Amino acid sequence: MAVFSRLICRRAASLRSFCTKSTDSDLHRASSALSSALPVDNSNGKGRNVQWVFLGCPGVGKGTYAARLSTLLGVPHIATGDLVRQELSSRGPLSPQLAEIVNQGQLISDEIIIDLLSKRLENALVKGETGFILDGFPRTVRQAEILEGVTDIDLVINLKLREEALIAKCLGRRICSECQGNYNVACIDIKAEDGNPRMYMPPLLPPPQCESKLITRADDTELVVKERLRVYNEMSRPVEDFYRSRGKLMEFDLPGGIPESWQKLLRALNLDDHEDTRTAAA
Ligand SMILES: Nc1ncnc2c1ncn2[C@@H]1O[C@H](COP(=O)(O)OP(=O)(O)O)[C@@H](O)[C@H]1O
Repeated sequence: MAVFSRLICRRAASLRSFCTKSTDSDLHRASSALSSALPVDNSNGKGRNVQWVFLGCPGVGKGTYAARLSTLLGVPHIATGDLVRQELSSRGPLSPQLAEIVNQGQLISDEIIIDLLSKRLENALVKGETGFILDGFPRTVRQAEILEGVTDIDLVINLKLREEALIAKCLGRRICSECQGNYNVACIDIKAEDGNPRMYMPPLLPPPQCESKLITRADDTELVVKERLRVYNEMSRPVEDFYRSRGKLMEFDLPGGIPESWQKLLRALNLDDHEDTRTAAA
């Protein structure tokens, strides 16, 4: 009940600011809420589940690899973009303003995103989940500072892909409106050039039962994707430096499609996916 009333107070407060600017007191309140939504960690990172962050441009595949790692490691995959889309589809009082910001490719305020994240982490606490893989957060240096102030992030994986592939991947993205499965109809084949090897990424097609139910995200148009890339370079690139200077950043160049990239990522992380190896061998 106490958690619930705290949440209601926070939601009411979050109505105050929609744009990327928050006041210091709003942020202070949001960061306290984030802190109380996280488990107390006296173990200095030892003996608890992973607390990882995925960084990378729109379309790079953060969601795909974060979801796979989350299944492998048994920790929740928390994508702030998904939290924003859930808020939009709830058609609550925040929805119209949030839709406008998201559909223009801009970032929503640090305060609102931290509110949504705190709510999700509180759910995780209630469900007894430990650890997390964050995808899409932090996206500003301010968010990174707040997160660093309330918990210890073990590793930040910075996924990288050539820009022409990023745009094609965003434009090819499709979601099944029924099962929420993520697919991609783009077939990316970039010739070897300037010392870069050929890059081939086959489409990830939906099963027949999803084919007629595919939808495209409203912010996956060419104009908005280009704006999101610009916003990433301006607001989120500095987050890479933030973690690089703290020795937490692992750069990861995606070599191509999911099978080869996944195996390379597992090797880089010193992990083994027995399930995947069995499936590939079958
Ligand atoms: N950490 C964040 N800070 C501010 N806005 C966010 C954040 N995470 C998500 N959003 C909003 O949600 C939108 C969709 O996020 P996401 O699905 O992560 O997109 P992308 O495919 O660009 O990585 C973003 O363009 C932004 O408007």
